[in-house]
Amino acid sequence: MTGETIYLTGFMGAGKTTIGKKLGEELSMTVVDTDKMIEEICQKKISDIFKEDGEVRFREYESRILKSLSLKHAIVTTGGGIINSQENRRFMKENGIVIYLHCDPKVILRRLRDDTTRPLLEKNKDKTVVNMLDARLPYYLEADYTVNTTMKSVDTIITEMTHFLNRYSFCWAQHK
Ligand SMILES: Nc1ncnc2c1ncn2[C@@H]1O[C@H](COP(=O)(O)OP(=O)(O)OP(=O)(O)O)[C@@H](O)[C@H]1O
Ligand SMILES: O=C(O)C1=C[C@@H](O)[C@@H](O)[C@H](O)C1
Ligand SMILES: [Mg+2]
Repeated sequence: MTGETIYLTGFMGAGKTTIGKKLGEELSMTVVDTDKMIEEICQKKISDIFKEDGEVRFREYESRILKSLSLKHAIVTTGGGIINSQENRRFMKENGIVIYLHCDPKVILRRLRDDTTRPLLEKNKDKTVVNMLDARLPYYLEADYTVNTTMKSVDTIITEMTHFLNRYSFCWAQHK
């Protein structure tokens, strides 16, 4: 690998945290999860941050944490809404490689059916997932690479990603 930071983006339930952890093991890279960092720093769960501080404040914490990470050879698994900020999108592109994990809304809903930890999915889960993904899709697609995770096992996704990263680092080395 190039020593660059890999940013994983995607909708809630696309598997950023799950895939990031496995990819980190596979490539011996440090993995940092922005949601987990926010929870650690604030000493409270994301759902409580949304309730007590509000979403606007949460987005401020998220952007601040993203920009405070000065990592080399690391994977950053991001919160699903990090791409709503143009500044965050530009920061990730300038500081590493952005990989978007796409997932069909039906599969997202299946994965998160019983989940109660995502405050934005507390009401009208079905409609919210479809509408929110639709609105965010152009931002997600600004990524350097897209992996469709729909109906794929974690191992298959990791294989696809490592193939891409190997090709990418070969091209990168040639242009150095
Ligand atoms: N490829 C997959 N196949 C089946 N289940 C998966 C897959 N990837 C993730 N999951 C499951 O989906 C759920 C959500 O995954 P995960 O927490 O990694 O999503 P996320 O993208 O990090 O979401 P968020 O943006 O809310 O942090 C978990 O229960 C996880 O085990
Ligand atoms: O998609 C989103 O806006 C979110 C995704 C999660 O990762 C958390 O960052 C939070 O629940 C908000
Ligand atoms: Mg996550």
